[in-house]
Amino acid sequence: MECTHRPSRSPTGSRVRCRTVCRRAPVSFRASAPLWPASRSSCPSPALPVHHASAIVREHHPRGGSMLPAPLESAVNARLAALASNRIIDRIWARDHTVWQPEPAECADRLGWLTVHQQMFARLPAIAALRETLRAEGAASLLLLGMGGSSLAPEVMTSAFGPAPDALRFELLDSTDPRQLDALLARLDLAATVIAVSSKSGTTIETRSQFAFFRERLPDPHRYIVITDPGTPLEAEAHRLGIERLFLNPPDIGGRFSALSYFGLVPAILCGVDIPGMFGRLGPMARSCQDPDPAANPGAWLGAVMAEAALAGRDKLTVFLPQQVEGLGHWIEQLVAESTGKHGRGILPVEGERIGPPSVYGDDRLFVAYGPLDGLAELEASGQPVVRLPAIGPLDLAAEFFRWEFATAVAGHILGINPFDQPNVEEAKRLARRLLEGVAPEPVTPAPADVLASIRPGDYLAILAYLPRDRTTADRLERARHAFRDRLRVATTIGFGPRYLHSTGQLHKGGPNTGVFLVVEDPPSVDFPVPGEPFTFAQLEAAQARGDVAALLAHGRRVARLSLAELERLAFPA
Ligand SMILES: O=P(O)(O)OC[C@H]1O[C@](O)(CO)[C@@H](O)[C@@H]1O
Repeated sequence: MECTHRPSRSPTGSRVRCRTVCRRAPVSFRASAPLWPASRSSCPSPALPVHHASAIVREHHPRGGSMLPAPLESAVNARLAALASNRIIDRIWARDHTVWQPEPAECADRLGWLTVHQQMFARLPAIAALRETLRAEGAASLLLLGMGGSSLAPEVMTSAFGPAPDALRFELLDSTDPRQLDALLARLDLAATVIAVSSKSGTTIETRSQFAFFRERLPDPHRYIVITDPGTPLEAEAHRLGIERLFLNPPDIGGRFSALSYFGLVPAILCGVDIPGMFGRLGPMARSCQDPDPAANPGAWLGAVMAEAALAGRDKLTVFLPQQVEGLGHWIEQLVAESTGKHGRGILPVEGERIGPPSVYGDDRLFVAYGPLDGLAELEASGQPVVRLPAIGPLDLAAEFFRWEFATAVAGHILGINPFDQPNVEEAKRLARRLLEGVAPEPVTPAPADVLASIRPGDYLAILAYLPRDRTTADRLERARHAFRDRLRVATTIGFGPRYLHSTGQLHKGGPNTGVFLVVEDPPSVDFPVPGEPFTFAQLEAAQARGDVAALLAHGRRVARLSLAELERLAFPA
């Protein structure tokens, strides 16, 4: 039934024709009706903003500024002119896949992120109402099970906002490490926990294993929320198990571009994140990213700088963030690495490195810094390219998600790749499955010291840790990483396995062959069976580590395996 309510305006500036109906109709939290696409048929989404240059509201979000070496500056300017003359901004908004590739597959049907926040706006009250219902039912915590794009945005938002008094406390499991599972079980009060199972494909092995694990301990379907795409095996399973709290996401959005869809918003709202407040800042950013003038468009401009820097050999995009929102670095990391790292090209995002003196950096870096930070002026003075963006806080996160999504789309165009596929992610998964089945040989790797000795300027060192992601382990890895950076003068990254497989893993295998990989493993002393499978979590984690090692070797990458203690001995030689 078409709604006849008077049009209203959302903070994102779009027309919202039937907010009242949307609030009332499909969102009873006991309703088994999915919120998508059932609600779409009864409540059409606001019309997409058809972009006409003359109609642009010139309410610009600040674009940011930069100190770039002269050759890079002129390459960026030439690129901005080319983007304008080829009408790239208009064509992105018109969802023209030829911006990236001639064929539409995995591209034309991946552009829903441009406007999904407008569709979501009408559904925010229903999700907030669910929070009240859950609280009234006695829930105190939300445990999110999901990998990569199905969990990073909620993690960023909840860590930036912190726990809210009338909301659920956020817990995340994006690991198969049995030590991490054990620690989680020890601190969770399952009797007061609601579990959100989040997977676009509904087939991701980590999420499915975790779901099976918790179902044995918490069988009541009423304690689960499922977020997935329509028609996935996870949707079917939710129906079979009687899980009624089902959010079916618009399917035209890839995992890493899904922050402003149900995948990001449902867990965030349940945990008290101020989404309406964030949407108030998202609107100006999304509108500014419609500006057909790329030099004034904050997303297009950033994308042009990132891509031109990469083409000039400065492909280590090093992001410095204010402490309160530093989790955003992990989200940017997945977005940029998985989107650009393919066909031998790509941009390596470097998050979490502390600012060092100019002497520890090579000439392969582009720095992006939010707000004034100690040490930036020295970097600029030393001739390093620095993009300065305004200081941000938690309420800016939605706007920043959009800025980076648009920038990544533009960078993909410039680099000549499709930023919406991930052609190499499947390889490690396939090899892990074969190892679990016992039909693949153990990969043979060189000595860690030999691999380290191969590092040259322009390379990067990736520490890939199949260890529990806890503060103590993270601190030890951070210390080692900075020691390597300062001694070898190369960009460094840390990824916890298997989490990084859904983030930088694509770039490691599909990007330039400049990575040196240290895979860190310490056998866990605790383990749990994966229900319904012939393997345990420890066996799954070990197979994922070896599967990725085998995939890296198959791509001719330099990779070694070692323990955490060995890593520290290499980082701090006597
Ligand atoms: O949401 P899903 O389908 O479980 O996938 C999780 C993640 O795995 C990937 O598909 C591939 O690593 C990511 O792009 C995605 O965010």
